[in-house]
Amino acid sequence: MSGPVITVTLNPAIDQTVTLDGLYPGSVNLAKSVTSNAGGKGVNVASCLADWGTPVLATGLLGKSNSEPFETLFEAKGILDRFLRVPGSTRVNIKIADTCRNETTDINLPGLDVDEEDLDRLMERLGDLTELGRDVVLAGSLPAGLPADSHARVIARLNQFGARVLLDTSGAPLVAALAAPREALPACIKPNRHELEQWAGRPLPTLDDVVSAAFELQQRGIEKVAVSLGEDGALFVDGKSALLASLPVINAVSTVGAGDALVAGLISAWRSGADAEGIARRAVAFAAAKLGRIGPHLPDATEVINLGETVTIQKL
Ligand SMILES: Nc1ncnc2c1ncn2[C@@H]1O[C@H](COP(=O)(O)OP(=O)(O)O)[C@@H](O)[C@H]1O
Ligand SMILES: O=P(O)(O)OC[C@H]1O[C@](O)(COP(=O)(O)O)[C@@H](O)[C@@H]1O
Repeated sequence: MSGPVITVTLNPAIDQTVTLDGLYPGSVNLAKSVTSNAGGKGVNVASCLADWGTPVLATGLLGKSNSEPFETLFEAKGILDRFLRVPGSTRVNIKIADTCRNETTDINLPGLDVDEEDLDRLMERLGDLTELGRDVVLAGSLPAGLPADSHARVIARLNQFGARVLLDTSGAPLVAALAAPREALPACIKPNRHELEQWAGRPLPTLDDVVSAAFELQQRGIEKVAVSLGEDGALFVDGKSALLASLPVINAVSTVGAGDALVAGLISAWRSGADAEGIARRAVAFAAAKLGRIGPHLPDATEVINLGETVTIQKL
């Protein structure tokens, strides 16, 4: 597809990553460093796409009072900024990267108290934006004040405009979006295992369970279902195949944004006409490449391509 990829983030965040050697809840913890970066799911996707060289436009709802880190990121990476400014400050989310246990703890805040009129204004803007590009990534949670069916409404409108929508969200908004009639469903979704369980309403402990749930969604009319499975890689299901793509376990500097990098890789490969295996390789390579850094950034393309060649693909 031509034109920029459009990313829509209704609930962006400034991610504050605190790095420490061992997190002990209830005790005094000494941090080694703190890093702050503009983030939130669609912003992270845009940032990774820009690093890869894909033209990208970022929109959504951004607090007027602390928009500067976002503007700096967009300018540095050549991301077209079409965010609607709303009163207040964008949330700050805390990410605790424990280098001892090699795990990240996320503390996510609810976000701006926006009202439905802000969403209506954004929806009007989406009509013009989809004239520029048809691939739309709608990613992340909803800010306080918006009802759970907000993503569903946005997708229905985007589909009317002829967009191809990739949705990455969780909880009640995910359930609402997936309960929509066929013509209002996204073309692609990227839940992680927990999010897929939230939709299914049951635990999905085995890979077979995850594959069945992903097929169920595909059969309902979602062209591509990708399920990220942490260090086990990711599952990619479409009408023709189910593939498990993985790399050996990586000691991540920070896992924050790995799912978003995976989404960026998926959409970039899909729009360039890659087959299911090509999409799976690129997506997992983007995610793995991101794990080596704090913030939504990729190394140069050669490193990502080389990683992609080492991805193991298992046909299920
Ligand atoms: N420790 C790890 N080792 C190797 N790959 C990983 C690791 N953690 C995450 N990944 C890769 O990153 C992708 C996204 O991570 P995941 O944690 O599943 O996403 P999300 O952040 O959306 O929950 C995974 O599908 C996998 O390809
Ligand atoms: O939109 P949500 O679900 O509240 O999540 C927001 C958080 O997710 C992130 O986008 C990271 O997401 P992933 O780790 O799933 O890729 C952070 O930048 C942000 O703090």
